[in-house]
Amino acid sequence: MDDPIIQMNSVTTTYEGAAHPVIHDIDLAIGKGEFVIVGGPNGAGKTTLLETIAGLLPIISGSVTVCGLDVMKSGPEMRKKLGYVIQNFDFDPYTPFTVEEVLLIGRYGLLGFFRRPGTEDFAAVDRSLEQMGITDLRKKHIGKLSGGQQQKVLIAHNLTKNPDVLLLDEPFSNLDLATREHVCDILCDVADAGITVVIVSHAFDALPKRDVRVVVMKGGSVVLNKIVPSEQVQETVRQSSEDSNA
Ligand SMILES: Nc1ncnc2c1ncn2[C@@H]1O[C@H](COP(=O)(O)OP(=O)(O)OP(=O)(O)O)[C@@H](O)[C@H]1O
Repeated sequence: MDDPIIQMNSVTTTYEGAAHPVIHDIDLAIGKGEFVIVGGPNGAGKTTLLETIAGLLPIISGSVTVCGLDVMKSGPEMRKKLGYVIQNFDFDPYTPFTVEEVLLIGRYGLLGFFRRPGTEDFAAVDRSLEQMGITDLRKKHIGKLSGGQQQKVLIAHNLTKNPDVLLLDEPFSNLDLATREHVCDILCDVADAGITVVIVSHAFDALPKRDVRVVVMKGGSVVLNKIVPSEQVQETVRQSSEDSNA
């Protein structure tokens, strides 16, 4: 692939104190504006793959670049180009931030901590709220929202950064089927706009409205990596996860 936005070459990573590497020898190239589903059974290494791309884990061997930046050498610069929606994040009911404030915090990396938000920052917040269909939640306290609403706010928070790459770990886990379809449509639009979207989902059941790169993991390795048309995505994820369980 010419000029991939995410490039992994023979990557092996581990967690501190873990007896063995958790993902092994991963080669992966993902292009600008691709929509990627990473599937596979529990414990396969999907979250570890995202954390490795985000530069959060020590790489034992190999190399990872995002937007041409080595994630180990240029972590802070690289992370300005990256949005990361982590798995199962649950806000305390008394978290003292409104939705608007949570989204503005998404701009702080760009603002610098001491600059007051300006028109452009509020415009980015407006856009993200609108994109996620949650403009009505703007003044609500984040901790008082439902799990699904909080999930949408976290995606919106990451979109306000205008990232080049958006990583999402099980973003559908708190959502009912209609909302999963809706969020999947939004994320397809995000990818169509040129942002590379990588979603970890162990039971992906929405219907994306575009071609998708399906990556299936098992035991820390990639066992399938191919681009499939929309209507084959669910079956491909299910089938290869089952095959790899056999
Ligand atoms: N912080 C950690 N320290 C040590 N080992 C870990 C840590 N986090 C995960 N692991 C191990 O790494 C392996 C892969 O875990 P990972 O969370 O990447 O899998 P997953 O495919 O995302 O699973 P799930 O679908 O259950 O979220 C598992 O064997 C797990 O026990």
